[in-house]
Amino acid sequence: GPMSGTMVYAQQANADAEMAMDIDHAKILKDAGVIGVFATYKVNPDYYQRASAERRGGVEEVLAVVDAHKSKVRVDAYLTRGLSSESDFMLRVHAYDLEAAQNFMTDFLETRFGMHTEVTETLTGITKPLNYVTKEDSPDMNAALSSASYSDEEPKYSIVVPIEKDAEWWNMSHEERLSHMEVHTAPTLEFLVNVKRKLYHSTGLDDVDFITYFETADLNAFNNLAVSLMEVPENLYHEQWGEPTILSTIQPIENVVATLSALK
Ligand code: HEM
Repeated sequence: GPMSGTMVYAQQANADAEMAMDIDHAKILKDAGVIGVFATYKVNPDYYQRASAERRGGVEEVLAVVDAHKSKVRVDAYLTRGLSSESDFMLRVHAYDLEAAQNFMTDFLETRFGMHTEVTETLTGITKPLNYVTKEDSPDMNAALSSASYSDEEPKYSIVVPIEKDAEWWNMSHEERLSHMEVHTAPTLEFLVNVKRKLYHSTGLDDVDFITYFETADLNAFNNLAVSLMEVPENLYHEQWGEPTILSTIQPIENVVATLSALK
């Protein structure tokens, strides 16, 4: 329902306080109201004509920029080289306000590494509390969601899947969509142990409705999970699934930049 004026005021006060303080890099991954910007990049071939000392300087400048923005921005890095024709790496940037994320992106592109890259894709979304499978509206499914948690080895891989739903979906009642989302959730529960997931809402902010983000050590499990979601009726309302699907290895940013600087 509509929020009371006091609640809106309290939320704004919270958001302002969060922006003023140094961000907590663990908490920002769990909070609602966080902006996530995903960007993929291709390294220009001319970069490899540069002296190795200059490429080494490029790596140092990238680390310095990440450090300079760390009070406002969390940056995660992913290597896509060899797995995508469109890109060599991806950055996922979290901030409580979009401007802070953009300031980081701008400084990154000015480094001696960034200036030799092209941005090939960007996706922006915001995190929210659950819309459907809540304690109130779907108590059993909500409980099932917290009954299992990730227990496999440290995830090595990430998969990003942008998703757009059609007008028919958005014109259904909330109750109809809730029942679809319960049918979505049922076959996915068994994968909670080997797939970590995160959802970003993008309607109106980007050309898609959702950015879905996954981490796993088990690509076979992820493939089975995706097949199980192809088989539910919700899939009839997908206008876009992937395109691109971005598969990568999760790596510290210094590894990603050093590898792409031919220094490893
Ligand atoms: C461990 C596996 C997964 C689990 C447990 C899971 C569970 C859920 C749940 C509970 C929701 C509803 C959130 C809410 O109440 O607002 C949801 C939404 C969603 N999931 Fe999944 N999911 C999984 C995997 C996937 C995969 C593989 C995809 C697609 C690649 C996907 C795409 C989505 C999308 C797009 C939504 C938002 C739908 C909407 O609001 O219309 N999920 N998921």
